[in-house]
Amino acid sequence: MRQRRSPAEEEEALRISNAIDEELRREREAMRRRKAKDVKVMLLGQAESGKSTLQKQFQLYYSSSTLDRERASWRPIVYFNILKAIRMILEELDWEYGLGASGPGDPLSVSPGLLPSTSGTGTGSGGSGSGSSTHSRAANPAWFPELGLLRNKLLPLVASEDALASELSGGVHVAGGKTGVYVRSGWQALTSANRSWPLAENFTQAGGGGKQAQWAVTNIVAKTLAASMDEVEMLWWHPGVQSLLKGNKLKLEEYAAFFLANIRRIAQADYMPSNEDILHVRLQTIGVTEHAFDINLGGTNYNWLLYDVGGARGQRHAWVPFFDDATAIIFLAPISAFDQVRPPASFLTRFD
Ligand SMILES: Nc1nc2c(ncn2[C@@H]2O[C@H](COP(=O)(O)OP(=O)(O)OP(=O)(O)O)[C@@H](O)[C@H]2O)c(=O)[nH]1
Ligand SMILES: [Mg+2]
Repeated sequence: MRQRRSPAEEEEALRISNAIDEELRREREAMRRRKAKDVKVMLLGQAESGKSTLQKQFQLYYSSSTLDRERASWRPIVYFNILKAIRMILEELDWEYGLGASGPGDPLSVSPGLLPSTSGTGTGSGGSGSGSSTHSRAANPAWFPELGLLRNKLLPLVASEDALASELSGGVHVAGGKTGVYVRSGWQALTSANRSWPLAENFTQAGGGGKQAQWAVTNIVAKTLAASMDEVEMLWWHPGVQSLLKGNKLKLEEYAAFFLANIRRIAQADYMPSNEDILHVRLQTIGVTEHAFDINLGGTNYNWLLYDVGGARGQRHAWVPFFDDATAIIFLAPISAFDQVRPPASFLTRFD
């Protein structure tokens, strides 16, 4: 007759059995992968043509569990996109109407030196400079003081943009972050489908001591956003802002309208990005990133290796080595660009 095992022996036997099962599963997986064919697909196209967005759609369709693991990591990037959109709106208002009192310490980049003096700037003190441009600023409309108040209330939020970029870049200060150049060292390596996601860990362990401290700026931005969501909403739907958008004077990136219209949901304390949020996020790709998916087509298994490249001109040299053994290329052309007009004069003058 067999002797009964003690609870400790039972536990040990279960551990060994589970380890064997796991080893068998890994071997089966490796064998399946060896049998599967490699398909190397390159995503090419200009910057902001939607390469990374298409990659995320592949991930959502074929490997949604990995997107779930990453979900929390996208939260600070959504905040970062929102801060940039608000800053661009305020800068354009400053430029058009001399709304703010730009000067030392003001986080907005339209400094008095760049603003030409024009008549009708009223209370806006930003118009006292002697810039060489021919920009003539619009006269103060009736809602001028109202937008001025909103601007003042939103400045602390906008002022966090560079600090947030720096925190997301792993402590590396990103010079020129305000022009949209954004680098998160190691971000690309972390996005491969079979790696865990340290950022997500930080957020899922809310209140978990030391790790939370690393995300101090993100947490402050989340709180500031929650406290100023009314102002963000008022700014976005304000007739002064909407008329600049309609007149093509204010050109925002694709994500801005979506995130700003959803600010109430995003500003909640327990906010977790939805699939749609993740698809709307704009994060410039640096270098080339590889994403692996297992795809079954007509009963055959394929290992799809998707190469998402940086589309900006300075990034294109990195594409070359990947052409040699590429199975296919998906080239993206943004149809949203078909009716794009020249950048507004304010943009050209400021950044030329
Ligand atoms: N309306 C609309 N927006 C899109 C579509 N595809 C992408 N976008 C948006 O356009 C932007 C495209 O950004 P990315 O996908 O990061 O562009 P990218 O080609 O990877 O750019 P780089 O990494 O700089 O080369 C994102 O904000 C997306 O939300 C689309 O089909 N429709
Ligand atoms: Mg990209």
